[in-house]
Amino acid sequence: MIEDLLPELLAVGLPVAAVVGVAATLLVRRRGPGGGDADRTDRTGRGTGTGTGTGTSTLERPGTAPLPPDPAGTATPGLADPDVLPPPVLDEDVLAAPPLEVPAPVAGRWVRLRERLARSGSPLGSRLLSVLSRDHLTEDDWDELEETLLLADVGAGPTGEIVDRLRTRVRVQGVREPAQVRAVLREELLTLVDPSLDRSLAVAPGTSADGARVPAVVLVVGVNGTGKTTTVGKLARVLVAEGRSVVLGAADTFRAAAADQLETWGSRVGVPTVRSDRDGADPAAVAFDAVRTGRQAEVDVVLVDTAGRLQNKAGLMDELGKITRVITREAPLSEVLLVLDATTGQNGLQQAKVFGEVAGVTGIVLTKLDGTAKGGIVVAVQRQLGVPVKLVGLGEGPDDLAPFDPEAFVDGLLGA
Ligand SMILES: Nc1nc2c(ncn2[C@@H]2O[C@H](COP(=O)(O)OP(=O)(O)OP(=O)(O)O)[C@@H](O)[C@H]2O)c(=O)[nH]1
Repeated sequence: MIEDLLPELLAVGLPVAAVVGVAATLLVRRRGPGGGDADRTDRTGRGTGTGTGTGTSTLERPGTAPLPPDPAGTATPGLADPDVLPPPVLDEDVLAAPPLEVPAPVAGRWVRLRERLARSGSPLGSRLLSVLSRDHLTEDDWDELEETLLLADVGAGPTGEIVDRLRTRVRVQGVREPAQVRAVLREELLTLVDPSLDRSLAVAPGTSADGARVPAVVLVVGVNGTGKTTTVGKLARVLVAEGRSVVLGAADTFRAAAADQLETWGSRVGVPTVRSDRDGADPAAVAFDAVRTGRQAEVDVVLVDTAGRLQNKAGLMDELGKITRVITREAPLSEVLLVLDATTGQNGLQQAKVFGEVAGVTGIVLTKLDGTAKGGIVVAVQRQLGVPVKLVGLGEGPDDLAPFDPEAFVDGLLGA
Protein backbone atom coordinates (compact mmCIF):
# COMPACT_ATOMS: atom_id res chain seq x y z
CA MET A 1 0.00 0.00 0.00
CA ILE A 2 2.63 2.48 1.12
CA GLU A 3 4.80 1.27 -1.74
CA ASP A 4 2.03 2.37 -4.13
CA LEU A 5 2.02 5.85 -2.69
CA LEU A 6 5.81 6.23 -2.58
CA PRO A 7 6.32 7.77 -6.01
CA GLU A 8 3.57 10.32 -5.26
CA LEU A 9 5.01 11.17 -1.82
CA LEU A 10 8.43 11.63 -3.32
CA ALA A 11 7.05 13.83 -6.06
CA VAL A 12 5.45 16.18 -3.49
CA GLY A 13 7.95 15.81 -0.68
CA LEU A 14 11.19 16.51 -2.50
CA PRO A 15 10.31 19.98 -3.80
CA VAL A 16 8.92 20.96 -0.37
CA ALA A 17 12.09 19.78 1.34
CA ALA A 18 14.14 21.73 -1.19
CA VAL A 19 12.20 24.93 -0.56
CA VAL A 20 12.49 24.49 3.22
CA GLY A 21 16.22 24.05 2.80
CA VAL A 22 16.60 27.21 0.70
CA ALA A 23 14.49 29.23 3.13
CA ALA A 24 16.47 28.03 6.14
CA THR A 25 19.69 28.95 4.40
CA LEU A 26 18.36 32.41 3.61
CA LEU A 27 17.26 32.94 7.19
CA VAL A 28 20.62 31.93 8.57
CA ARG A 29 22.49 34.08 6.06
CA ARG A 30 20.27 37.07 6.74
CA ARG A 31 21.03 36.91 10.44
CA GLY A 32 24.72 37.16 9.65
CA PRO A 33 27.16 38.68 12.12
CA GLY A 34 25.19 39.75 15.10
CA GLY A 35 22.13 38.02 13.73
CA GLY A 36 22.89 34.96 15.78
CA ASP A 37 22.41 37.15 18.80
CA ALA A 38 19.20 38.54 17.39
CA ASP A 39 18.00 34.99 17.05
CA ARG A 40 18.80 34.41 20.66
CA THR A 41 16.27 37.07 21.62
CA ASP A 42 13.17 35.11 20.77
CA ARG A 43 12.39 32.67 18.04
CA THR A 44 8.96 34.18 17.61
CA GLY A 45 10.60 37.32 16.25
CA ARG A 46 9.05 39.51 18.90
CA GLY A 47 12.28 39.94 20.85
CA THR A 48 12.68 39.86 24.55
CA GLY A 49 12.48 43.54 25.21
CA THR A 50 8.74 43.89 25.02
CA GLY A 51 6.76 44.54 28.12
CA THR A 52 9.13 47.08 29.60
CA GLY A 53 8.93 50.83 29.42
CA THR A 54 6.40 51.64 26.72
CA GLY A 55 5.05 48.14 26.52
CA THR A 56 4.77 48.84 22.80
CA SER A 57 8.31 48.50 21.48
CA THR A 58 8.96 45.75 19.05
CA LEU A 59 12.15 44.11 18.00
CA GLU A 60 12.14 44.11 14.22
CA ARG A 61 14.30 41.29 13.09
CA PRO A 62 15.63 42.22 9.67
CA GLY A 63 13.49 41.09 6.82
CA THR A 64 10.80 39.37 8.85
CA ALA A 65 7.41 40.88 9.54
CA PRO A 66 6.62 40.98 13.25
CA LEU A 67 4.31 38.17 14.27
CA PRO A 68 0.89 38.92 15.77
CA PRO A 69 0.69 39.20 19.56
CA ASP A 70 0.71 35.97 21.50
CA PRO A 71 -0.92 36.73 24.84
CA ALA A 72 -0.80 33.14 26.00
CA GLY A 73 2.91 33.00 25.26
CA THR A 74 2.58 29.65 23.53
CA ALA A 75 3.84 30.53 20.09
CA THR A 76 7.34 29.12 20.24
CA PRO A 77 7.15 26.65 17.39
CA GLY A 78 8.24 23.14 18.23
CA LEU A 79 10.47 22.51 15.24
CA ALA A 80 11.64 19.26 16.83
CA ASP A 81 8.06 18.11 17.31
CA PRO A 82 6.83 16.24 14.21
CA ASP A 83 3.21 17.15 15.02
CA VAL A 84 3.85 20.88 14.93
CA LEU A 85 4.30 22.58 11.59
CA PRO A 86 7.25 24.90 11.22
CA PRO A 87 6.44 28.62 11.20
CA PRO A 88 5.40 30.03 7.81
CA VAL A 89 8.78 31.29 6.69
CA LEU A 90 8.29 30.49 3.05
CA ASP A 91 6.53 33.70 2.14
CA GLU A 92 7.69 35.72 -0.83
CA ASP A 93 9.23 38.38 1.40
CA VAL A 94 11.64 35.90 2.85
CA LEU A 95 12.51 34.25 -0.41
CA ALA A 96 12.88 37.58 -2.19
CA ALA A 97 14.84 39.30 0.62
CA PRO A 98 18.13 40.66 -0.65
CA PRO A 99 21.24 38.99 0.73
CA LEU A 100 23.05 40.74 3.56
CA GLU A 101 25.56 43.36 2.54
CA VAL A 102 29.18 43.00 3.54
CA PRO A 103 30.41 46.37 4.86
CA ALA A 104 33.67 47.66 3.40
CA PRO A 105 36.75 47.15 5.57
CA VAL A 106 37.35 50.13 7.85
CA ALA A 107 41.03 50.43 7.00
CA GLY A 108 41.62 52.48 3.89
CA ARG A 109 38.54 54.66 4.15
CA TRP A 110 40.74 57.72 4.63
CA VAL A 111 42.07 57.39 1.14
CA ARG A 112 38.57 58.25 -0.05
CA LEU A 113 38.45 61.23 2.31
CA ARG A 114 41.63 62.63 0.89
CA GLU A 115 40.19 62.44 -2.58
CA ARG A 116 37.00 64.15 -1.39
CA LEU A 117 38.87 66.85 0.53
CA ALA A 118 40.91 67.52 -2.57
CA ARG A 119 37.70 67.85 -4.60
CA SER A 120 35.86 70.06 -2.08
CA GLY A 121 38.01 73.11 -2.78
CA SER A 122 41.47 74.20 -1.73
CA PRO A 123 42.09 72.51 1.64
CA LEU A 124 43.22 74.66 4.55
CA GLY A 125 46.72 73.17 4.55
CA SER A 126 47.48 74.03 0.94
CA ARG A 127 46.36 77.63 1.47
CA LEU A 128 48.67 77.92 4.47
CA LEU A 129 51.49 76.37 2.50
CA SER A 130 51.12 78.86 -0.29
CA VAL A 131 51.56 81.78 2.13
CA LEU A 132 54.43 80.17 4.04
CA SER A 133 56.30 79.42 0.85
CA ARG A 134 56.65 83.09 -0.08
CA ASP A 135 60.18 84.47 -0.15
CA HIS A 136 60.15 87.08 2.59
CA LEU A 137 57.25 86.82 4.98
CA THR A 138 55.94 90.29 5.83
CA GLU A 139 53.46 91.25 8.57
CA ASP A 140 50.75 91.19 5.91
CA ASP A 141 51.65 87.58 5.12
CA TRP A 142 51.37 86.60 8.79
CA ASP A 143 48.03 88.41 8.98
CA GLU A 144 46.86 86.48 5.95
CA LEU A 145 47.95 83.24 7.57
CA GLU A 146 46.03 84.13 10.72
CA GLU A 147 42.93 85.07 8.76
CA THR A 148 43.05 81.82 6.80
CA LEU A 149 43.10 79.82 10.03
CA LEU A 150 40.26 81.83 11.55
CA LEU A 151 38.13 81.47 8.42
CA ALA A 152 38.68 77.72 8.57
CA ASP A 153 37.09 77.66 12.06
CA VAL A 154 40.28 76.80 13.93
CA GLY A 155 39.28 79.31 16.63
CA ALA A 156 41.13 82.31 18.05
CA GLY A 157 43.17 80.54 20.75
CA PRO A 158 44.60 77.72 18.62
CA THR A 159 45.18 80.15 15.71
CA GLY A 160 47.30 82.42 17.94
CA GLU A 161 49.28 79.40 19.15
CA ILE A 162 50.14 78.00 15.74
CA VAL A 163 50.98 81.40 14.24
CA ASP A 164 53.37 82.13 17.13
CA ARG A 165 55.07 78.77 16.78
CA LEU A 166 55.39 79.08 13.02
CA ARG A 167 56.84 82.59 13.34
CA THR A 168 59.46 81.33 15.79
CA ARG A 169 60.43 78.35 13.68
CA VAL A 170 60.66 80.38 10.48
CA ARG A 171 62.83 82.98 12.23
CA VAL A 172 64.98 80.73 14.44
CA GLN A 173 65.36 77.70 12.20
CA GLY A 174 65.35 79.73 8.99
CA VAL A 175 62.84 77.39 7.39
CA ARG A 176 62.98 78.15 3.65
CA GLU A 177 62.95 75.08 1.49
CA PRO A 178 59.44 74.07 0.32
CA ALA A 179 59.85 70.56 1.71
CA GLN A 180 61.01 72.02 5.03
CA VAL A 181 58.09 74.44 5.16
CA ARG A 182 55.69 71.61 4.48
CA ALA A 183 57.23 69.39 7.17
CA VAL A 184 57.07 72.16 9.77
CA LEU A 185 53.47 73.00 8.93
CA ARG A 186 52.51 69.33 9.06
CA GLU A 187 54.10 68.97 12.48
CA GLU A 188 52.39 72.07 13.84
CA LEU A 189 48.96 71.16 12.46
CA LEU A 190 49.33 67.71 13.96
CA THR A 191 50.16 69.22 17.35
CA LEU A 192 46.97 71.27 17.13
CA VAL A 193 44.86 68.22 16.27
CA ASP A 194 46.55 66.38 19.17
CA PRO A 195 47.43 62.80 18.24
CA SER A 196 47.80 61.92 21.95
CA LEU A 197 44.03 61.90 22.59
CA ASP A 198 42.39 58.52 23.08
CA ARG A 199 40.02 58.16 20.12
CA SER A 200 39.07 54.54 20.61
CA LEU A 201 35.35 53.76 20.86
CA ALA A 202 34.26 52.00 24.04
CA VAL A 203 32.32 49.16 22.44
CA ALA A 204 33.40 46.19 24.53
CA PRO A 205 30.65 44.63 26.67
CA GLY A 206 30.99 45.43 30.36
CA THR A 207 29.69 44.31 33.71
CA SER A 208 26.79 45.81 35.61
CA ALA A 209 26.80 46.61 39.32
CA ASP A 210 25.24 43.18 39.99
CA GLY A 211 27.99 41.42 38.05
CA ALA A 212 25.95 40.61 34.92
CA ARG A 213 27.40 40.93 31.41
CA VAL A 214 25.99 44.02 29.77
CA PRO A 215 26.42 45.36 26.25
CA ALA A 216 28.31 48.54 25.55
CA VAL A 217 25.70 51.27 25.12
CA VAL A 218 26.37 54.09 22.68
CA LEU A 219 23.98 57.05 22.75
CA VAL A 220 23.98 59.33 19.70
CA VAL A 221 22.87 62.96 20.21
CA GLY A 222 22.90 66.29 18.37
CA VAL A 223 20.83 69.02 16.74
CA ASN A 224 18.47 68.43 13.81
CA GLY A 225 19.79 67.14 10.54
CA THR A 226 23.43 66.73 11.53
CA GLY A 227 23.40 63.08 10.44
CA LYS A 228 22.63 61.15 13.65
CA THR A 229 20.49 58.39 12.13
CA THR A 230 22.85 58.03 9.21
CA THR A 231 25.79 57.83 11.61
CA VAL A 232 24.10 55.14 13.71
CA GLY A 233 23.47 53.14 10.54
CA LYS A 234 27.04 53.57 9.33
CA LEU A 235 28.45 52.78 12.77
CA ALA A 236 26.42 49.56 12.90
CA ARG A 237 28.14 48.58 9.67
CA VAL A 238 31.58 49.38 11.11
CA LEU A 239 30.82 47.21 14.15
CA VAL A 240 29.47 44.37 12.01
CA ALA A 241 32.61 44.60 9.86
CA GLU A 242 34.57 44.10 13.09
CA GLY A 243 32.53 41.00 13.92
CA ARG A 244 30.46 42.52 16.75
CA SER A 245 26.79 41.84 17.42
CA VAL A 246 24.59 44.91 17.54
CA VAL A 247 21.04 46.01 18.43
CA LEU A 248 19.73 49.41 17.32
CA GLY A 249 17.35 51.52 19.42
CA ALA A 250 15.10 53.93 17.51
CA ALA A 251 14.61 56.53 20.25
CA ASP A 252 14.03 59.26 17.67
CA THR A 253 10.26 59.01 18.07
CA PHE A 254 9.78 62.61 16.93
CA ARG A 255 10.57 62.31 13.23
CA ALA A 256 8.11 59.80 11.82
CA ALA A 257 10.49 58.29 9.26
CA ALA A 258 13.50 57.99 11.56
CA ALA A 259 12.69 54.50 12.90
CA ASP A 260 12.05 53.18 9.38
CA GLN A 261 15.28 54.77 8.19
CA LEU A 262 17.19 53.13 11.05
CA GLU A 263 15.56 49.78 10.50
CA THR A 264 16.55 49.86 6.84
CA TRP A 265 20.16 50.54 7.78
CA GLY A 266 20.10 47.64 10.24
CA SER A 267 18.36 45.16 7.97
CA ARG A 268 21.01 45.62 5.30
CA VAL A 269 23.59 44.07 7.61
CA GLY A 270 21.39 41.76 9.70
CA VAL A 271 21.10 44.02 12.74
CA PRO A 272 17.71 44.16 14.53
CA THR A 273 16.01 47.41 15.58
CA VAL A 274 13.97 48.00 18.72
CA ARG A 275 11.32 50.63 18.02
CA SER A 276 7.95 51.80 19.19
CA ASP A 277 4.86 51.13 17.12
CA ARG A 278 3.52 54.53 18.13
CA ASP A 279 4.71 57.93 16.80
CA GLY A 280 5.74 60.29 19.58
CA ALA A 281 6.27 57.50 22.12
CA ASP A 282 8.47 58.26 25.12
CA PRO A 283 12.02 58.09 23.73
CA ALA A 284 13.45 57.18 27.14
CA ALA A 285 11.21 54.11 27.26
CA VAL A 286 12.30 53.00 23.78
CA ALA A 287 15.96 53.53 24.69
CA PHE A 288 15.42 51.48 27.86
CA ASP A 289 13.74 48.69 25.89
CA ALA A 290 16.58 48.63 23.38
CA VAL A 291 19.20 48.31 26.10
CA ARG A 292 17.21 45.65 27.95
CA THR A 293 16.75 43.72 24.71
CA GLY A 294 20.46 43.97 23.94
CA ARG A 295 21.28 42.84 27.44
CA GLN A 296 18.96 39.84 27.34
CA ALA A 297 20.15 38.92 23.85
CA GLU A 298 23.76 39.25 25.05
CA VAL A 299 24.83 41.39 22.13
CA ASP A 300 28.06 43.34 22.23
CA VAL A 301 26.75 46.82 21.47
CA VAL A 302 23.44 48.72 21.64
CA LEU A 303 23.37 51.88 19.50
CA VAL A 304 20.64 54.36 20.46
CA ASP A 305 19.56 57.04 17.99
CA THR A 306 17.83 60.13 19.42
CA ALA A 307 15.75 62.94 17.94
CA GLY A 308 17.46 66.13 16.82
CA ARG A 309 17.15 68.84 19.46
CA LEU A 310 18.25 72.43 19.70
CA GLN A 311 20.62 73.10 22.53
CA ASN A 312 18.61 76.16 23.62
CA LYS A 313 15.33 74.29 24.11
CA ALA A 314 15.26 73.45 27.80
CA GLY A 315 12.43 70.88 27.54
CA LEU A 316 14.22 68.86 24.88
CA MET A 317 17.50 68.96 26.74
CA ASP A 318 15.69 67.76 29.90
CA GLU A 319 14.32 64.89 27.84
CA LEU A 320 17.88 63.97 26.87
CA GLY A 321 18.87 63.97 30.53
CA LYS A 322 15.98 61.59 31.21
CA ILE A 323 17.08 59.25 28.39
CA THR A 324 20.57 58.98 29.83
CA ARG A 325 19.25 58.39 33.36
CA VAL A 326 16.80 55.71 32.27
CA ILE A 327 19.39 53.85 30.17
CA THR A 328 21.85 53.71 33.04
CA ARG A 329 19.31 51.79 35.13
CA GLU A 330 19.87 48.90 32.75
CA ALA A 331 23.53 49.33 31.76
CA PRO A 332 26.18 52.03 32.04
CA LEU A 333 26.60 54.35 29.07
CA SER A 334 29.85 53.51 27.32
CA GLU A 335 29.83 56.39 24.89
CA VAL A 336 27.75 59.50 24.28
CA LEU A 337 28.58 60.64 20.75
CA LEU A 338 27.71 64.18 19.74
CA VAL A 339 27.13 64.43 16.00
CA LEU A 340 28.21 67.78 14.58
CA ASP A 341 27.89 68.95 11.01
CA ALA A 342 31.36 70.10 9.93
CA THR A 343 29.85 72.68 7.60
CA THR A 344 28.10 74.62 10.40
CA GLY A 345 31.33 76.05 11.84
CA GLN A 346 31.26 78.15 14.98
CA ASN A 347 27.58 77.39 15.63
CA GLY A 348 28.58 73.79 16.23
CA LEU A 349 30.79 74.88 19.10
CA GLN A 350 27.92 76.35 21.06
CA GLN A 351 25.93 73.16 20.51
CA ALA A 352 28.86 71.10 21.68
CA LYS A 353 29.13 73.00 24.93
CA VAL A 354 25.48 72.58 25.95
CA PHE A 355 25.27 68.92 24.93
CA GLY A 356 28.49 68.28 26.82
CA GLU A 357 26.91 69.68 29.97
CA VAL A 358 23.60 67.83 29.69
CA ALA A 359 24.57 64.47 28.26
CA GLY A 360 28.20 64.01 29.27
CA VAL A 361 29.54 63.74 25.72
CA THR A 362 32.53 61.38 25.39
CA GLY A 363 33.30 61.77 21.71
CA ILE A 364 32.48 63.83 18.64
CA VAL A 365 31.35 62.55 15.26
CA LEU A 366 32.07 65.19 12.65
CA THR A 367 29.82 64.57 9.67
CA LYS A 368 29.87 66.06 6.16
CA LEU A 369 33.60 66.65 6.26
CA ASP A 370 33.44 65.85 2.56
CA GLY A 371 31.42 69.03 2.06
CA THR A 372 33.89 71.53 3.46
CA ALA A 373 37.49 72.58 3.06
CA LYS A 374 37.37 73.99 6.61
CA GLY A 375 38.94 71.30 8.71
CA GLY A 376 39.59 73.73 11.57
CA ILE A 377 36.42 72.75 13.40
CA VAL A 378 38.19 69.54 14.50
CA VAL A 379 40.65 71.59 16.53
CA ALA A 380 38.09 74.07 17.83
CA VAL A 381 35.56 71.53 19.02
CA GLN A 382 38.12 69.39 20.80
CA ARG A 383 39.36 72.46 22.66
CA GLN A 384 35.87 73.67 23.46
CA LEU A 385 34.65 70.37 24.81
CA GLY A 386 37.83 68.67 25.92
CA VAL A 387 36.77 65.44 24.18
CA PRO A 388 38.23 64.00 20.99
CA VAL A 389 36.75 63.73 17.53
CA LYS A 390 36.38 59.95 17.26
CA LEU A 391 34.63 59.45 13.94
CA VAL A 392 34.17 61.43 10.76
CA GLY A 393 31.52 61.28 8.07
CA LEU A 394 33.03 61.38 4.62
CA GLY A 395 29.97 61.19 2.43
CA GLU A 396 26.48 59.82 2.01
CA GLY A 397 27.55 56.29 1.10
CA PRO A 398 26.90 53.49 3.61
CA ASP A 399 30.58 53.01 4.39
CA ASP A 400 31.54 56.70 4.41
CA LEU A 401 32.33 56.78 8.13
CA ALA A 402 35.84 56.35 9.45
CA PRO A 403 37.62 56.42 12.79
CA PHE A 404 39.36 59.78 13.02
CA ASP A 405 43.04 59.52 12.14
CA PRO A 406 44.96 62.74 12.95
CA GLU A 407 47.86 62.05 10.58
CA ALA A 408 45.66 61.10 7.66
CA PHE A 409 43.51 64.15 8.37
CA VAL A 410 46.46 66.57 8.35
CA ASP A 411 47.81 64.96 5.20
CA GLY A 412 44.36 65.43 3.68
CA LEU A 413 44.45 69.12 4.63
CA LEU A 414 47.87 69.49 3.07
CA GLY A 415 46.60 67.87 -0.09
CA ALA A 416 49.14 65.08 0.33
N1 LIG B 1 27.72 64.55 2.46
C1 LIG B 1 27.41 63.96 3.61
N2 LIG B 1 26.12 63.86 3.97
C2 LIG B 1 25.83 63.25 5.15
C3 LIG B 1 26.84 62.74 6.00
N3 LIG B 1 26.23 62.23 7.10
C4 LIG B 1 24.90 62.42 6.93
N4 LIG B 1 24.64 63.03 5.76
C5 LIG B 1 23.34 63.43 5.21
O1 LIG B 1 22.70 64.35 6.09
C6 LIG B 1 21.29 64.25 5.95
C7 LIG B 1 20.65 64.17 7.32
O2 LIG B 1 20.99 62.94 7.90
P1 LIG B 1 20.12 62.23 9.03
O3 LIG B 1 20.89 61.05 9.48
O4 LIG B 1 18.73 62.02 8.61
O5 LIG B 1 20.14 63.36 10.14
P2 LIG B 1 19.55 63.35 11.62
O6 LIG B 1 20.52 64.07 12.46
O7 LIG B 1 19.22 61.96 12.05
O8 LIG B 1 18.22 64.19 11.41
P3 LIG B 1 17.07 64.53 12.50
O9 LIG B 1 16.58 63.24 13.06
O10 LIG B 1 16.02 65.26 11.72
O11 LIG B 1 17.69 65.40 13.54
C8 LIG B 1 21.04 63.02 5.08
O12 LIG B 1 20.77 63.46 3.78
C9 LIG B 1 22.37 62.28 5.12
O13 LIG B 1 22.61 61.52 3.97
C10 LIG B 1 28.22 62.88 5.58
O14 LIG B 1 29.18 62.50 6.26
N5 LIG B 1 28.44 63.50 4.38
